[in-house]
Amino acid sequence: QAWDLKGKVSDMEGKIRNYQTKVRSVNEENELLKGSVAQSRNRLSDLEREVESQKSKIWSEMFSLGFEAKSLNNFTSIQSMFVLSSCSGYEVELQALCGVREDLKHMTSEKNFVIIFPLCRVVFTCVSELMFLFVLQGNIRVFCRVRPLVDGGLSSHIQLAPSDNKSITLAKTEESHTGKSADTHKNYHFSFDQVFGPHASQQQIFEEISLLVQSALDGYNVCCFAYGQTGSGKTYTMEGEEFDDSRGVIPRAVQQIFRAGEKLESQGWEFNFTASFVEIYNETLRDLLYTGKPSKRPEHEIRKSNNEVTVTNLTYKQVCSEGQVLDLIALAKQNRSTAQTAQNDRSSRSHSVFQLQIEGANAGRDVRCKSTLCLVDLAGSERMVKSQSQGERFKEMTSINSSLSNLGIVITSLANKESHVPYRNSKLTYLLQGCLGGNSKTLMFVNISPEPDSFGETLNSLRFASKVNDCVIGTASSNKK
Ligand SMILES: Nc1ncnc2c1ncn2[C@@H]1O[C@H](COP(=O)(O)OP(=O)(O)OP(=O)(O)O)[C@@H](O)[C@H]1O
Repeated sequence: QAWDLKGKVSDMEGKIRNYQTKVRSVNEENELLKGSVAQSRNRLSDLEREVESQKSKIWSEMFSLGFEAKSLNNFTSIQSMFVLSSCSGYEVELQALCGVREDLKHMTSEKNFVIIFPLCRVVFTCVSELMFLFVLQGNIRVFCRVRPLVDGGLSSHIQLAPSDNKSITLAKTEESHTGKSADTHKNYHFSFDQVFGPHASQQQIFEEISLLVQSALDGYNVCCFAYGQTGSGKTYTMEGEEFDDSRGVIPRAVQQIFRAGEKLESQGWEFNFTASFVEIYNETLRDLLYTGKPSKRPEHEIRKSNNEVTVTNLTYKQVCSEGQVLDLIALAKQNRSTAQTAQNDRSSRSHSVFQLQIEGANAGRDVRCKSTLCLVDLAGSERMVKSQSQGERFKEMTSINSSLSNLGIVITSLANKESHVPYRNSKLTYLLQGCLGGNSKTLMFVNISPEPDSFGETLNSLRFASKVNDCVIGTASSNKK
């Protein structure tokens, strides 16, 4: 019996030793695991830090885009906002952080607001702060465009900063008359939403405004006008030339509207477009789409009823394709040049106003929108030269000067939220009333000539544009119901 007991004890001891060995190895494993858990924790916090730093990079990118796009605020609407940006380096993080939506159809739905940066790569939903940033801004933008010298390039008195595309400096050197003192140098600095140098192409210009044009289909009244002295490139900017590359804002805008309209039709939208083209010369309206006998040309008056501005006896042409509108533009050009032969160089001294009224309806969603896209080539802004201003010329210059200065007054009154805005003081502002108010989007091109002898006019144009640029009119709102 004692022998049996001894055997059992030694078995037990063996088992205990086995267990002890197992416990030791489990403990060792445990230690190893603890080590790797600690390592994983460290790795995790490294990753968290990395994520945080990526996040703040993205936020700062977003905010810099926000500030960068400050001038795009014109195109804001609230609800949700999507941004297409060129910040390609952050694609993955943005996807993770914000959820990239590849279905760009969302972007055109009425609930969404889209900002498209030139090299579209990424879409991300935006945060309220940024929307707030946008909403705070006004809705008037100013682009400056410098025409090239006849033999290309730029003269030295116009300086464009290579590092930014928003500022322009006019440099003036005044020679000492006596020769005793040193020449004096004076620089005039201006900044705008964009400054385009002499090499900017028509395509580059249009890329910057295509969103503005697009928003006309979204129910916003949109007005884009070119201001500047005669020969500074207003007509080139607005109408351009016939060849594809040199086509200006008007034909490109028409093309965009019809192409985008067609796409929206596949989403249940139906659009009606009505075009008109008017010239304002010496405070008198002339229908540029008139095809009747010259002797029977009717007179026109601007009327306003139910918040809508219309012109009596004006041709309002229903159009349903880009080609039809281009034909009308050609007709308007012909009508303008016919008047020009009778009165030399008249087009420089008249404003031309192209308007495309857009009415859209989406029966499925029970939404309607109504807006006007208004594209204006203003008369030359040069000041009156007293010795040359007699008779008809004096009358022309007076009416141009007063209508252009009234345009400035209207914009300033809107910015100052004055109770009375003197739209009716000139035909131009009266006609543009619907497109210049606080709930529309306005873009002004200030075109400047690079020749040294245009220095005075260039300075005047930039000063005018600068005043306009300082105006914060309000936040645009869509006429969508
Ligand atoms: N960015 C440009 N690049 C090349 N040529 C240009 C540019 N801008 C203007 N031009 C040319 O300069 C000339 C004057 O331009 P444009 O007729 O557009 O001036 P404008 O301001 O409309 O003058 P006006 O008041 O007489 O109508 C034209 O021959 C036009 O082709």
